[in-house]
Amino acid sequence: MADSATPRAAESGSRSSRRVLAVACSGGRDSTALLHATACSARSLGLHVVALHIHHGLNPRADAWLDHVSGQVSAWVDAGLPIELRHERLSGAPAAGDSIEAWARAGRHAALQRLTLAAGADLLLLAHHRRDQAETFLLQALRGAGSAGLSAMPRAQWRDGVCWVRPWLDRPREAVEAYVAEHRLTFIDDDSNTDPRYARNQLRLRVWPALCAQSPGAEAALARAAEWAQQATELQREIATEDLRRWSDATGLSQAMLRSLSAARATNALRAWLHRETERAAPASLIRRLLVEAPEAVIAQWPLGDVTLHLYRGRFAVRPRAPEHAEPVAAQRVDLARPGRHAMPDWRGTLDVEPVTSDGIGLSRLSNVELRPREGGERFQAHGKGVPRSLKKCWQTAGIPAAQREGPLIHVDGRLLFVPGLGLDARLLHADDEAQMALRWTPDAC
Ligand SMILES: Nc1ncnc2c1ncn2[C@@H]1O[C@H](COP(=O)(O)OP(=O)(O)OP(=O)(O)O)[C@@H](O)[C@H]1O
Repeated sequence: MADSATPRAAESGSRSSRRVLAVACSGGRDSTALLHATACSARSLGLHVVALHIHHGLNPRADAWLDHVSGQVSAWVDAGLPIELRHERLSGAPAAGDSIEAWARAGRHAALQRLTLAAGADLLLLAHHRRDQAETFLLQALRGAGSAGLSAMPRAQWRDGVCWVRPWLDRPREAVEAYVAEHRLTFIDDDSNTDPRYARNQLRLRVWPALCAQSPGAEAALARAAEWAQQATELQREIATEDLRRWSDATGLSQAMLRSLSAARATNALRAWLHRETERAAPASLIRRLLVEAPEAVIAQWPLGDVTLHLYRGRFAVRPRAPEHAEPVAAQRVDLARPGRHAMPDWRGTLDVEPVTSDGIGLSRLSNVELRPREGGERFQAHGKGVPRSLKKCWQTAGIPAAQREGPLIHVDGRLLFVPGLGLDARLLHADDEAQMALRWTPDAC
């Protein structure tokens, strides 16, 4: 995504021994102030500051912004501040229908992370202040967010070797404005900050003035509410970790958890487990469904994006979803009278024909077998002394979950001979001297 990341101003001191601090600077008012304040402190602390600027390639004035930041950094170098500038120009563009803001944010974050590490720093400062925090809280609340969303922005967060820090998160916006005025700093006025197509701008332009007029302490109060949400989120995480240690293992999550914990606590654990299994947040609608449908269900499954949540024998497990485009496979006749592996791509698996000394089927009977999908109503007899039972019952008795009941049902002379996972029907087992075969079905890996 980068076209360059070169220092644009010189700095003094040995590169290898110095301690480096990165500051993300858009050139706007807040990050200009933070960069200046950081560089001034760095001088007395013996630190070196690397200003990072990301050129999104979206605004026609973006080249001018980079030039502005570059000129400012050069002037500060001349004034003796220990600072240099590195920048990266994002390439590519958001895909049709994607949010421009989300694309720019993701590209900027990745670039800031890369540049920080390349500069030899592990601390990256961002200039968000208390008003930004209050706005974020409000926007999340208007989206109906839960405590994680209402937590807004963390003060410090490690991500892949870089600690992203917002040192001014408690600072009122007016304090930042006062700093800029005091030091006569010049900054870029990004015209997209007044574009009413963006929700945050609408909030800034229309809602915020009215809110402050009505409640002058709104900024502080909302930022405080975000802090409470952060604490609540942390508590939820701790409880989920404890509950999942007790109720889940490598085979899945226990259904009994849903009956044992309070609804709120079960929801919390279920969400955390689904997030761990799928690496994304589960939809609230699914969680609501599970709380109603899952506690007493015996065998069930729920679609979840490109995977499926299965419940079988009291445990939940997440499995890859069978491809939706998979057409039902038509019945077909084949010759299996040859020991070895028979690949069956239409059925997404392989059938092994293996010689056995007892309980097999005569080889010659396999020369003209029919592979059929399940039609319903089939009956199967697992043992010589048993009785034929419905396939569904046989699968349940054998502990084979619905998702694993795949592969062809093999018929010979119109009678069911073999069921994947269950084996050969005892009624058709061989009794003469002819070579006997067992069959084994192995599904392809997903
Ligand atoms: N293009 C960019 N390059 C480097 N850092 C950026 C860039 N855009 C944003 N940041 C960082 O993220 C913070 C928050 O971004 P936001 O979009 O709210 O800021 P801004 O309005 O562009 O500028 P500022 O916060 O400087 O007034 C900035 O303060 C800055 O630290």
